[in-house]
Amino acid sequence: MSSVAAAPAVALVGNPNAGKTSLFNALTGARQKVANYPGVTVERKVGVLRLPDGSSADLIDLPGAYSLDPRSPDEMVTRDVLLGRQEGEAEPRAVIAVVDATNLSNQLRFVLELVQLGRPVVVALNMMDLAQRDGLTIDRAALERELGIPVVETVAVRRRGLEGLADTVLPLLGDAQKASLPQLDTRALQRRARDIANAVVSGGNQAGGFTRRLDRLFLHPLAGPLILAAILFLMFQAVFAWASAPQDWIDGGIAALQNLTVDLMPPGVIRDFIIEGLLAGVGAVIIFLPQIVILFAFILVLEQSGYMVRAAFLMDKLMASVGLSGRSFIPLLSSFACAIPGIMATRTIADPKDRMTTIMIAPLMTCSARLPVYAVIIAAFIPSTNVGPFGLQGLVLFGLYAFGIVGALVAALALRRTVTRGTGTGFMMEMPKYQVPALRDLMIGIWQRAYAFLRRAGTIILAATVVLWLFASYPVAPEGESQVDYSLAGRIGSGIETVVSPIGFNRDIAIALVPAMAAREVAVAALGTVYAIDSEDEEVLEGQLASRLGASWSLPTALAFLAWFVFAPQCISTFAVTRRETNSWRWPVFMFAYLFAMAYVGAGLTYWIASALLG
Ligand SMILES: Nc1nc2c(ncn2[C@@H]2O[C@H](COP(=O)(O)OP(=O)(O)OP(=O)(O)O)[C@@H](O)[C@H]2O)c(=O)[nH]1
Ligand SMILES: [Mg+2]
Repeated sequence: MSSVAAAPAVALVGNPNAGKTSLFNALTGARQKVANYPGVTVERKVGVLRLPDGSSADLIDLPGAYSLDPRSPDEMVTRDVLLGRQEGEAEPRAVIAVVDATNLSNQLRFVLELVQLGRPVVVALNMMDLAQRDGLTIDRAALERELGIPVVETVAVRRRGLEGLADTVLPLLGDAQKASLPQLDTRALQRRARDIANAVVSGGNQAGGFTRRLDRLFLHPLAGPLILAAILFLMFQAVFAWASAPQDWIDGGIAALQNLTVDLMPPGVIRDFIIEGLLAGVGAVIIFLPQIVILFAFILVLEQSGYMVRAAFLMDKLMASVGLSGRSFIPLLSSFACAIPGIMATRTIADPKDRMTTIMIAPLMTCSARLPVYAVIIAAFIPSTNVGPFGLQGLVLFGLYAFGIVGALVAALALRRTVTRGTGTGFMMEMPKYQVPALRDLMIGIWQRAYAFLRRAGTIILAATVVLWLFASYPVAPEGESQVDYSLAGRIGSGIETVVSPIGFNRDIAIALVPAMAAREVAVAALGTVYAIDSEDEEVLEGQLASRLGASWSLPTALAFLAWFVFAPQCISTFAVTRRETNSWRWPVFMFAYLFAMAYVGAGLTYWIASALLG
């Protein structure tokens, strides 16, 4: 046993969006996700808080909550940690109550509740910069007196007040003394909170003036939806228009590496693998890095500016019409990055059936792993022309995202009438204040996304491609026969083809579908590898995948392939996280079954209709 006592724990607690995680990151050097909407943090995270005497404490970042009486699974975590019910974890020795200074009258109630717990509490009066912007004056000394606990002014995003906070926390840790506050019921607490806020806050006729003015435009019944549509439109146009130059550089770089490999290495298995597996396979995925970066830059700006919740509000009517609550919007929106954080974000949804419905449809939101698949098919089959002022490729991409959303709405409607019967509750979400996104946060966010994409390419996508390359390269075909036809992968693919040929899929798609269960992007890598193995000459593979596809697939097949990827649950990780979050096998199995059924029917319909129309 260690003789060193465990570090004391300090918990960051407060209403959603008050800036807890921003403080956590600033105090510990962590890079947890921060965004301008309630419900970003859904799990507890621990970091090291250095104290002025050289000792340290475990700082715990918690999901936002409105009280100790949890309404949703994420708020339960907050209560359990605070009350020491978290398994294997001691009660926090002290609490930092994070308060949005511009919203004292609503947020002080929870602070009083925390004080009543009897644990030492210090208030971090955060967002003081915004309080100033709104013309509010807060009498800090009076607030300390009224609450009977220390109050420190902070601006988490500018790292202001951090030292003061650490200085104030330190003496509390040795302190077994309990704060003395008469136990009040909820009503009385609420009244007391209001009274205190009224006593210490002055000025602020301008309160929220900036935000209110912008909302008059962004939430306007007519202008609001138009602006939202325009923003999304611009986003998809940008994904193609801005990415094409950097994509060409990457493409050229990969082709140069292939040529270099041919020049420098003797023919053999290793050279084949580098050219066909690594460069033609994984390289075909990495080309899409610029598009991923542009997409996320847009999403991050929307999240950080506070616009996201407005979008949720605008979509609420539509959501309600299929039985979803506005609460589902943010988890669904997060699923545009990846279904996994999206499904985890459903922990903010109080109603279990609401939550289950949202989990079930989250994989229909177009995650970023589909982007390479969509983009390679679009590049191969959709001409880069303009329709009026809009690029056709961007329009098609927009359409694919829209298809996923429509599919999700239809699925929600069906689920709400059957397995998760019920109706959604109305829109209940606090509107955050508008902010100019902090450049640093933006850069960190983009970097994290780019890194995650490249890491996937270097691990799971690489691994799946290696296996596929082996299967497609052996046994070695005799002279004059097609290597892929003769290989194990080719034979397995032919078997699968019988199942998927009715929906227009060819043998090469059949080969790609199985490894793509590991990650959707593998479909692109697999096609790149298969065509590279089958190609006659080894030189200059630049732009090859798109042109190979364009030459060997019919347009109906390509469209069916796109439709398949709109719906198909090609992702083992989604299965695993659904299993964990629903704590059952039934739900993930159900999810995969209904999504595969939708994919099969969707691809089939697309193929038949396209074939009929195109003669
Ligand atoms: N202007 C200003 N913005 C801040 C400050 N602290 C945090 N923010 C912003 O407020 C938003 C919410 O910050 P988070 O740290 O994610 O808030 P949280 O309390 O962890 O939110 P949940 O995890 O959803 O409960 C982000 O957009 C931050 O950039 C501050 O002191 N001043
Ligand atoms: Mg947080």
